[in-house]
Amino acid sequence: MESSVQSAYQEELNRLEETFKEIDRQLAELAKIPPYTGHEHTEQVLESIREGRRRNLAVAQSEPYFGRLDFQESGHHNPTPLYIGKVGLEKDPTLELMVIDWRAPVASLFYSFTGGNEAVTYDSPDGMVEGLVYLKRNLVIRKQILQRVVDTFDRAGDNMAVTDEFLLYRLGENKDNRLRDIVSTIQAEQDAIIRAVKNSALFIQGVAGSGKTTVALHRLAFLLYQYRDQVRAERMIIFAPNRMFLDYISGVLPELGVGHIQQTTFTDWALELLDHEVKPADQAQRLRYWFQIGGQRPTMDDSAPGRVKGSVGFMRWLDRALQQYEASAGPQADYSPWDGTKLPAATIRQWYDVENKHEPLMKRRERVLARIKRWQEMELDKVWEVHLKKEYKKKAAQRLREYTKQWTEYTPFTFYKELLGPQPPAYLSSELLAELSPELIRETQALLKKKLVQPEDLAPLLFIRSRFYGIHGELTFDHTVIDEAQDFSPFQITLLNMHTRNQSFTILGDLSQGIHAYQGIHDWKEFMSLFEAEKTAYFQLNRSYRSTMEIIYFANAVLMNSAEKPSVLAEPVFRSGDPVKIRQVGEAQLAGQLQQEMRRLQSGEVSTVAVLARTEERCEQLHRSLTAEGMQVHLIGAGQQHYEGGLSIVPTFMAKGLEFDAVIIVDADPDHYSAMPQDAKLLYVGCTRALHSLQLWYDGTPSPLIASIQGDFAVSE
Ligand SMILES: Nc1ncnc2c1ncn2[C@@H]1O[C@H](COP(=O)(O)OP(=O)(O)OP(=O)(O)O)[C@@H](O)[C@H]1O
Repeated sequence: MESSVQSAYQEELNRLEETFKEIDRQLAELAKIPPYTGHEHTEQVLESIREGRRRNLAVAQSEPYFGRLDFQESGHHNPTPLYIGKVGLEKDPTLELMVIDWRAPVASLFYSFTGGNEAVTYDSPDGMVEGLVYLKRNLVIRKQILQRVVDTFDRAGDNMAVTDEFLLYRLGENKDNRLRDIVSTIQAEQDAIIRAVKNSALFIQGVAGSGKTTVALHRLAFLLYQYRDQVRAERMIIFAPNRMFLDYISGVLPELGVGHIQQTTFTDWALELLDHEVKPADQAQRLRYWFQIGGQRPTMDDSAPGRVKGSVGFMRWLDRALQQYEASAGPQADYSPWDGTKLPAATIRQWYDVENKHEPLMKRRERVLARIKRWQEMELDKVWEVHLKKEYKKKAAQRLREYTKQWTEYTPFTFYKELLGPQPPAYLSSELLAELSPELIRETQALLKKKLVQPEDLAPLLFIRSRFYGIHGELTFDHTVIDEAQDFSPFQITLLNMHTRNQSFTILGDLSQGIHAYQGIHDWKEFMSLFEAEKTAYFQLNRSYRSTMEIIYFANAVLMNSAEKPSVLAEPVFRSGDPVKIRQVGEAQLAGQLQQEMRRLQSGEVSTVAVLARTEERCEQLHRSLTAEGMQVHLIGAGQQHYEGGLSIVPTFMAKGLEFDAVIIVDADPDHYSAMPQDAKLLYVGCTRALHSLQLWYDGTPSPLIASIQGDFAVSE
């Protein structure tokens, strides 16, 4: 056995040496050609191909591949070793494939194969290919050194796929301040999502830590490879919940050799499209309102403004209001540029209602007014007397100005403001107006007066924008990714669908983490019903890779202790760590104990530690106490742009999407975390941020969500 391991290692060393020689040879060849900087098109194309090769070879130079699969295609006599890497490598000049790009069809076998003697298949451009797998091997190469050779399947051996030792080794590593690529350990259920066809709306419901974000980013890299003739990186977009989260995930795509993909938040994207005519209302205040504690807290039901304005019902309401505006838009009277000459109102309406019917509303206005102007010029041409012509011209210019004024040129904001204003516009029927609650209208008015909007006003404004100006090609996407989609509204999704070609979406989230229930959805059906059913696919990821078994069991128990039981619970991978610690710590000792514990954790192997508190004020207070003691701790607030790693204090609602080696949740008492579903979801989000170590501290009595948790995975101190 020992000798077979040694011979495998030696075999891989030889192969690696051969690969490095080829890479060096190709780099040396490329170095002989000076970079082309001229204007000749063909030369420029050749130079960009060489540039791409140089980049790929540079990636391959330190870690050329991470896996090997010996595959015997049906009809062939011997298995062929296929080496899988982040980028492909062809031997020059024979074009023999030395390394296969992980996104290539045959590489899918490396991910989908989980053991067994049966024939396997993969989908190639020429149809299904069938064959047998003889060997599946993971290889760790770091900085050109072969560090590990782990066989996860050997047909000649005991035929059993061993537990994924390699995956556990990767999961056990500590994290810095960035999310990383997972090309070497993509799991079969994740691979199916990554390689799903482009033109469908893919929904991924995944438990915390199941790799949703990571998988979506790998999917983008796959789509760019597989559909290179149909999609462009600049035309792909990722919507994430906030700037800090975007910063946190920003390393993955470059690691996968992908650049130029747009990455934004819905708010930033919308404000840009609205030419920054409006500003977002204070978001910290909004979060403070929804995440407050105590008896005064608001209920997050369907009457919340975010749920109302985010609904398809509100979109239809707006649509009807726009139709009423359309029917009455434009002056209804004849136009007379000077006495004795007139353009009948019926002709103007004919231009508006029939000839320009398919133009967006403001474009139609522009077109009709331009046509009136042209008509007027033609009428003027008919006047021969010079002084009369001069007089008419002056008069006509003035009358056209007056006529134009009667036809208001709206922006999306001025239209919305008038529509929901204190004096409703004349075109709006009283029946339609009565469908909205007066309170909702009042609240909106108060903000619009100051040119401020809430996030739920943005989709309506963009909807109006699309009716006014249309959606031009440069504003459409080849593919759209929406992360933390459970916090989006059906209206937002419909709007993004209007901007996305061929319904090509990756929409991911977790209903158990739906802490923004005052705006988000309660069931994926709310979104799925918005798409063509035959071009929609639903995936569920139940395995959680981030946290230890103990943390996952504990977090599941938190959800189970809430008034609303989850339909799915996370399944951990078999990675065991310390039990979750529940500790009583009095307020007077809190800062001192935190300081001591954070120092203890940092002196070990841990590199990122977070203290999670329920509100921003509490975080600020703890931050003051800890910095007064000379500790270097980052305070993360609602407007945070970057995630620095190290020690952080974070409001739990801001920690969504992030992960830390160790997490301490403070104030785990009934006031801060009651048994209400939204508190359980919040605490669940907090618990599932931890990779290796989790503690919950309380003063007085523990929260009902954790009080009864017992078992091997939790200890009370
Ligand atoms: N196949 C895998 N191999 C190695 N690590 C993985 C794998 N899948 C996921 N992970 C790791 O699990 C962690 C969670 O991944 P990610 O943040 O993408 O999950 P998520 O489902 O978006 O989580 P959440 O909803 O809790 O924010 C990351 O550290 C990621 O690297």
